[in-house]
Amino acid sequence: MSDARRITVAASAPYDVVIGHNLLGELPGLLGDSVQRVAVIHPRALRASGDAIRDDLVSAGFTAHAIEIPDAEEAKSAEVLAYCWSVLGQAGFTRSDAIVSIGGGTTTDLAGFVAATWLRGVRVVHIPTTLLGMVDAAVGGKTGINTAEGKNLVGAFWEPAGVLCDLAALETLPKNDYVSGLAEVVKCGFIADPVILDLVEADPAGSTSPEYQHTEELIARAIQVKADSVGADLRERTSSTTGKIGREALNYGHTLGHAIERLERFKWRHGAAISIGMVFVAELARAAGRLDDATADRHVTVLESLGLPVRYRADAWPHLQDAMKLDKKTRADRLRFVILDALAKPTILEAPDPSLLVAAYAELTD
Ligand SMILES: NC(=O)c1ccc[n+]([C@@H]2O[C@H](COP(=O)([O-])OP(=O)(O)OC[C@H]3O[C@@H](n4cnc5c(N)ncnc54)[C@H](O)[C@@H]3O)[C@@H](O)[C@H]2O)c1
Ligand SMILES: O=C(O)C(=O)C[C@@H](O)[C@H](O)[C@H](O)COP(=O)(O)O
Ligand SMILES: [Zn+2]
Repeated sequence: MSDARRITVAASAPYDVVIGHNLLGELPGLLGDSVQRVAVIHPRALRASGDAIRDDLVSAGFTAHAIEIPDAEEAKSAEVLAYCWSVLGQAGFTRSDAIVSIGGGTTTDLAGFVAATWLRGVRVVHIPTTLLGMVDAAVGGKTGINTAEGKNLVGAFWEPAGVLCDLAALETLPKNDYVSGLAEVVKCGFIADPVILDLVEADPAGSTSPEYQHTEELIARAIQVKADSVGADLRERTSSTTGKIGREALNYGHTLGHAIERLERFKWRHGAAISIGMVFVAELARAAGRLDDATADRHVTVLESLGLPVRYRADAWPHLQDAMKLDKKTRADRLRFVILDALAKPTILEAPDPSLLVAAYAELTD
């Protein structure tokens, strides 16, 4: 066993998120003795890594196949899903076989959904290679694809058997993608762990590099926020049943963020869209008299200091309103937003007056 940090997710079958270096030795153990065939799903950009893992698994006695999928959001489509199903079918995958994903959040979302749906569910292990994948997408069991109508509209909850976060992967990640992941890290700071904000604000420029002295701590803190939220409310049911916010807190900034992703035809990085989404809900909470000025202003300051976008086009508002109607938090015609009552005090604002939405959006436009 390597010298690495471990954060346990209290799922129905608890699993560890391992953070460290040279973690691949743990993969055969996570797959288990009953697995014979393994499909290694990887994006085009990580062909060499996908092939290397396949070869390691073959050396360890498994029958292993590499399945290459497109980079970024193009992977999260019904066509790519069907392609993966056909590869599994042709290779004779049974219920005792397994999927390994290696890639960013788009890969873990797609591969997780392949695992959830093949024969109604086979084992999956995620090896996230982006910051966003490590701190968010690979953890917690949300899997799925996009449709023309919106982001993540089709999916399933399907927990992994384990998550291996090898920090060396971050060294090859383009800056833009690293910064996109920081948006989810900052989100965890606002909703639950303000120390994250302090660490980022101590050196915003430094924070945009994996070499930053606090990178591992930022990753571990963000994963802990995710693990705690997921463990308390695995299937995102708490607020609809008790009125208290649970896992939905992790959707902070995502109502408008996902609408922007749809408007941009899924060409934007997820973190860039939710950065704007977080500024929007901060303005909404301020306009509703719920959030103090300093905390609302802090959103723009910290996100802008990382190079994330905080403004959007004024003429997009009617289209964004339409897209938000299909947000998964919406109930009937009632939009529901995650907002803050104070730093680290997330709550739900249900069916806000339209004038508040317009006022909040006006703060984002030129
Ligand atoms: N399931 C969840 O809980 C959850 C949480 C957050 C986000 N998401 C989803 O995650 C997705 C975004 O994930 P992402 O930001 O990781 O983007 P991504 O998966 O598109 O990866 C970004 C780009 O980097 C490439 N890449 C990946 N790892 C690399 C590496 N180590 N070196 C060089 N290139 C590499 C990829 O091929 C891709 O082109 C969105 O679809 C979002 O909806 C899901
Ligand atoms: O894990 C969750 O729960 C989240 O909401 C995490 C988000 O960062 C993530 O983008 C998630 O995929 C959004 O889920 P959705 O249910 O709004 O599609
Ligand atoms: Zn997200």
